Amino acid sequence: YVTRNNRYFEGKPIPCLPFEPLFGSTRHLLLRKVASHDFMRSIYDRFKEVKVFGMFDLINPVFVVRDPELIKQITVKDFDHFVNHRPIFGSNLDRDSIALFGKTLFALSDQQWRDMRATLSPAFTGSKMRLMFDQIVQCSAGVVEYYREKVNQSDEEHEMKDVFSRYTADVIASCAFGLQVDSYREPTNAFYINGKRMIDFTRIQTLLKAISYRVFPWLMEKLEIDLFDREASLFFAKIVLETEKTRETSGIVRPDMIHLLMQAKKGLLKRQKERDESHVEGFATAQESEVGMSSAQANEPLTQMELVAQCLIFFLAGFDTVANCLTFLAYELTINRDVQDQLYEEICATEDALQGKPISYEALQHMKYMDMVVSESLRKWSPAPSTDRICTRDYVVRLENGVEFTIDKGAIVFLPIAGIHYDPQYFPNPEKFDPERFSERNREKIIPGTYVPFGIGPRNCIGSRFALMEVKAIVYQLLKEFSFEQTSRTEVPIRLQKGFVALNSENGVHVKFTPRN
Ligand code: HEM
Repeated sequence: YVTRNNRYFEGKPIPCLPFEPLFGSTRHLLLRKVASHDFMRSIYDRFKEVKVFGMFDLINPVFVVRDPELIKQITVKDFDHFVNHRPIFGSNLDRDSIALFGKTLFALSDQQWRDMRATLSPAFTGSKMRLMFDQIVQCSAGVVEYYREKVNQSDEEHEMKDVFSRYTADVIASCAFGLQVDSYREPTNAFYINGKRMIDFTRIQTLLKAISYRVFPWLMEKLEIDLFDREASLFFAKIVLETEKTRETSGIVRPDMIHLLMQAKKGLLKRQKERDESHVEGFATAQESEVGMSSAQANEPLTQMELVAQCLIFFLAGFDTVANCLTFLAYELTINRDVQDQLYEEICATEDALQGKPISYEALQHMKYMDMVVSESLRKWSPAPSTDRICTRDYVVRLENGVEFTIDKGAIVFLPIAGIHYDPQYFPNPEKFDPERFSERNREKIIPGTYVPFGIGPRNCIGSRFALMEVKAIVYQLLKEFSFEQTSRTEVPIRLQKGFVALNSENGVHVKFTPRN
């Protein structure tokens, strides 16, 4: 069973990374000798001349696609062959069961995914983000207030992942679950602790479950084993179900995800025509495809557990990703003082133009340099170092040089995001943090398919607008009040956490907040 795929690449006209039984080509990752970001970069650089090469993820054959044209072909044009991610999260065979991971949009497959994407897509448009923006401002203003008090107590150095994880948890509580939580003043509140627990993939049980899903997916499915921690799932399920009940009985309407999902459950959530201003979008924003734009609703209404699972997606896909994006952005702003100063200038100009009014969604969207800085940070420190697809129908690849081969049904495709983002033919001098790559003049030169922090095609990140709004709002508020300064504990260059975990720093990012006046 373990070696049955070993000869898979032998007849194919593409190179293959060395591999060994069970470990495949990922031994160093599995044994925590390398960070996933560095791993993706190193394998991408291994075969500089080819468009595709093979490797093994444990026992499974993987095609790593290096070529942007082929990436677009697979993820957009011939999407019907590659609709799903790898089946490593469980499925939604029993729509009412408490095994929630398999019910999230990320894990759903085929028609269930198409229906859910079309159902959820109207909840993530610019107009819906605008409705949630006040809650984001409230959370980010709360953070600044908290650190202002801390400065008065002469406590000025902070570990940024901790700072931003708490912010992200408070935003999720407010925007997804309709709760007010203060994870700064109550650092051990149950929402924050259970949220952390939910996404802690370094716990040995979770790691073993993740590996077992890669090696014996059929068995894990049969046993209904959920990657989410059961106790934490129940904690959040209870919140969602109780909130839903209270809102139904008291007629409460609040502009948050629970409300939108309750509407979706009744088939009432419709895509609205966007107002003109919303056309100013972050460069990194992932655009919705026809699948998401389709007005077709699912044949069956959402079940209670499916609704709960979509709220949990904020933890699965939008907690660590956003906190890490912010942590690495803060790191770059701290060590690139010129960039920080230029961004601060734009913040002051925006503040002046607002004439005392609080920051608005539109004003934030119009901050060009902010968008350049965030875009560059997502290039250099992509929170998702790679993404994948599984081939659901045999697919013949024909390259211009006459090379031809088949990606067989069941094989995995990797899109090595971190590798592409550091390829000097697309981003010269890739180690340099240079927001100018994304200036209005320069961004036109970026080749489609080479900048994909939120993925690509119909299966791209549904939450990119939410993520960008959340990131920009806190950067605006914090930098307005404090400058970020390096201390003896700021590690330069930053070291990354090793193992299967997504982008994360090994020793934290320590930064001093110095009040501006
Ligand atoms: C900086 C933060 C984030 C980054 C870098 C990021 C990145 C990604 C990437 C690379 C994918 C896979 C796309 C593909 O395979 O083509 C993805 C999928 C997804 N993301 Fe995000 N994400 C972020 C924040 C969020 C947030 C805040 C949410 C909120 C709900 C979210 C929800 C999702 C969902 C639901 C999917 C699966 C979509 C589907 O399968 O249809 N993400 N994200």
